[in-house]
Amino acid sequence: MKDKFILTAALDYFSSVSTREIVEKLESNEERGLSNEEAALRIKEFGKNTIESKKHKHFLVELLSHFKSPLVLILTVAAVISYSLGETINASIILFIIVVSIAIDFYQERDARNAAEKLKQSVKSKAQIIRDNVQIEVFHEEICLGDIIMLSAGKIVPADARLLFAKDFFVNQSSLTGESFPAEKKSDVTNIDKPNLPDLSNIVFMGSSIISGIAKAIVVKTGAATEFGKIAANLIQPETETDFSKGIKEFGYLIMKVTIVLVLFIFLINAVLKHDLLESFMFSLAVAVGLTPELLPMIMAITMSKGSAHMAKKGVIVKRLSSIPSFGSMEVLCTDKTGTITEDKIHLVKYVDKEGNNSEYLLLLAYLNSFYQTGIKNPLDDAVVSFQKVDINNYIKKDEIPFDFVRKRMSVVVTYQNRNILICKGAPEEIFKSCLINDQDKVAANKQYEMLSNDGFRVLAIATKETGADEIFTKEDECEMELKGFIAFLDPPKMDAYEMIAALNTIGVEVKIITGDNLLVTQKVCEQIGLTVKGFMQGHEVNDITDEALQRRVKDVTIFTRFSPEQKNRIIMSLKKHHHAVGYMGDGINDAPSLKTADIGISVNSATDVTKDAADIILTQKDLMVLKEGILEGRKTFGNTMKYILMDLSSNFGNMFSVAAATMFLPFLPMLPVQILINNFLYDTSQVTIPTDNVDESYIKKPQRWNLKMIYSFMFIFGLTSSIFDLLTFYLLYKYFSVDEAQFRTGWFMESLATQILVVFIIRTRLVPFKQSNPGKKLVMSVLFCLAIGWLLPYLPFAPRIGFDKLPGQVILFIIAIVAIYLFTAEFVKRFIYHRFLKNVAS
Ligand SMILES: Nc1ncnc2c1ncn2[C@@H]1O[C@H](COP(=O)(O)OP(=O)(O)OP(=O)(O)O)[C@@H](O)[C@H]1O
Ligand SMILES: [Mg+2]
Repeated sequence: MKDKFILTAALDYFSSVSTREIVEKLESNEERGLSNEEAALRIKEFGKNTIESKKHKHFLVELLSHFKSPLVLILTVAAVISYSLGETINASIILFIIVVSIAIDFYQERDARNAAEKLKQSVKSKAQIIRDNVQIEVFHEEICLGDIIMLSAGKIVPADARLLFAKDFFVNQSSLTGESFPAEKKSDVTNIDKPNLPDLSNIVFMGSSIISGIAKAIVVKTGAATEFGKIAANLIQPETETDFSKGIKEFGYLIMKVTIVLVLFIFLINAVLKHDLLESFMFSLAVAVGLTPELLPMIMAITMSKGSAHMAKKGVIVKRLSSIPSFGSMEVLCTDKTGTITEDKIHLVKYVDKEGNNSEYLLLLAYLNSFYQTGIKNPLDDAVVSFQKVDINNYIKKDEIPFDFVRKRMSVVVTYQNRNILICKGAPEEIFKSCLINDQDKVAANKQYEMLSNDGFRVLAIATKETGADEIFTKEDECEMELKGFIAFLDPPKMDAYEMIAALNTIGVEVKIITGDNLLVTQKVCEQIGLTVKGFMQGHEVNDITDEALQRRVKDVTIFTRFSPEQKNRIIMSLKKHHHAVGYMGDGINDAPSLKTADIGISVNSATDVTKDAADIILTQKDLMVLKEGILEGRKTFGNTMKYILMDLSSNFGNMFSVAAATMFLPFLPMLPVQILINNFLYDTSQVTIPTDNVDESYIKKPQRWNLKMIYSFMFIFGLTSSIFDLLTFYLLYKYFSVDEAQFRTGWFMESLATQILVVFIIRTRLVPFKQSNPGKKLVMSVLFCLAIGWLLPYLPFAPRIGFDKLPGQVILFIIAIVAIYLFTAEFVKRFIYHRFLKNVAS
């Protein structure tokens, strides 16, 4: 751009000069837009229109970042020490372990992430822009300075832009300015000294949502230079911590504490008793590596990405991977009514005057209101407009006052024979409030309304008022109106809603409805879909009730009616106090806050951008049954991650515990550091396939949740059992078979590897292994493969150089026997734990 000033100019400047000047300086064209070449050049020069500073990391940078993990650092230290001591073989083995671990980690995680990214793309918001004289749709990030954008209701503003033209254009810019009501925007030049953001009435800001109207604008700031970009760090809320992520964190701390204590203990004992500091140090390092659940991040990444791929096939797109386990733990699902539980097509069936007589005039009023309104596409107005064509030639639109969820009504002002008429339609309760109406008429009107609602109709009231010749109308003009009558809609439940409610019931998810509609209609719908109503609550009741009282109340309420977006949000927050994971499903702009607050926000692909943006999960198909599949998939993810954690705690942990005990009694190290590392490496590799494992049918029948009690009991009871067997092995090898050091280590290596790896078949299920529950093929293969390598290792030519020695046949038989007895014992210990401690836990 020739004029460099324009790149750094403040928004005040763009607000205060003519649109012609701006278009000129930005070298754009109001009609034709930028050329595609020019746009490409600008994106190259100024970067993409995104506020994420994270650029796509280079392959190498990403690879190197894996070296930062403490575990790899420990291993590297161990390799260097080994090398400097002249133990080249040991050093090469450790190096090999480092390289292979990083390679596995890197590829698996990269794969998982790429797959997830691709899916996300398919539900990302797009904007309408003009380039080379054609209107096209592009992702927000592809927008550049000088682009001409077309804005309409329901869209998100993609960048800071100056309006060139606007009609009845209202935006919600509360995240930037804090104003809770929609702000009207016009293209006129402003002339305010030192304006604040809300004063810039001809500028729209990135991230605002458009409530009504249409506009054309030119982009003046993109990416980090936008107002949104400047405060993005504060606006992007930290990811709400889910039950699962909290659990994982707790688990991490637990492991860390145990590791520190155990490793220090081992180091001190060794240093004091055996006086070889360096060897003790290496040994402690190896134990630390053995204890670390190094695969956990990878296992989680793979299980979740596999889960999201499965869900995508069924039409469920996961935007935020970490919401998958929450999906599996979801105990309550709150949903709005229209479009989710009911068909997204509503039909107009009645138009009656106050007395309940059919009235063509009422249809005309309704039609004028719906036809001329430019708010977010909504089923009610669609139904009126598509009902029947009405001749409105003599009525010219003058203005409109857009809908909001507090007023629950909207108005259009038309000019007819030189008179201005305001036509307002909305929730009857709200309309009555702003009408001039005597008590007798009010009773009659309420009766009409009730009758229609009782029949299961969705009802709107219509009122009018003759107004002066004002140019601008605001919501204050909606007063002293005259009630004209009602329109009624049929809003039938979706075909599969009944089935869905039943299905969710069988898998332990409770459904609640939170709607802006009234009680009678909602009760009718519940009847039709077979939802048992425990109790109900009305929106206004929420306003003067404390959080504590609300929390007590929500448990026993199934339907919440006449709820505003803020009130919906409060219910979600209260429910979160009771339940481990609360889901919310909705498709309207009014559902966005609740979608964010809930642990799992679910929306549909046809929803507005604002709504989809707030959701974690998007259903791409109309059919509701996919929801059940998604929940089950979430539970599988939960289950497989849990398996890894339980494995790590019980067997791995038990082994390291034995090491600690053994160092006190044995005159030599029970296993050499490098042997421990190999052992741990083989164990880990065998577990890489856990994400592909089958999950028991009975396990996914109930919501899963993080259970610290179970984790602790597994850790102690299993750890102890495996240690007892280890110590028994030590004793017999040392005293009974009187093998030498090398053979002792070989024997223990084989025993500990086999017990550690094979116990996965027992821990992976609560049922009887192989009889009632079969492991996945890949898991069986990886386990057997790693076991075979481990058991063959002592017989390879270089084995003596890493301290292994062949074992006599009878010792091998003894080890096989010990392993078999251990596995049987483990099976009984498992049953004991589930029986004793976890009676109420899902199987
Ligand atoms: N386009 C409209 N014109 C007039 N009034 C409307 C319009 N849309 C909604 N209303 C009124 O506002 C109320 C709340 O809006 P809406 O029903 O969309 O809320 P909701 O919580 O999304 O409900 P639902 O569960 O049915 O989706 C409606 O019951 C209706 O009375
Ligand atoms: Mg809705």
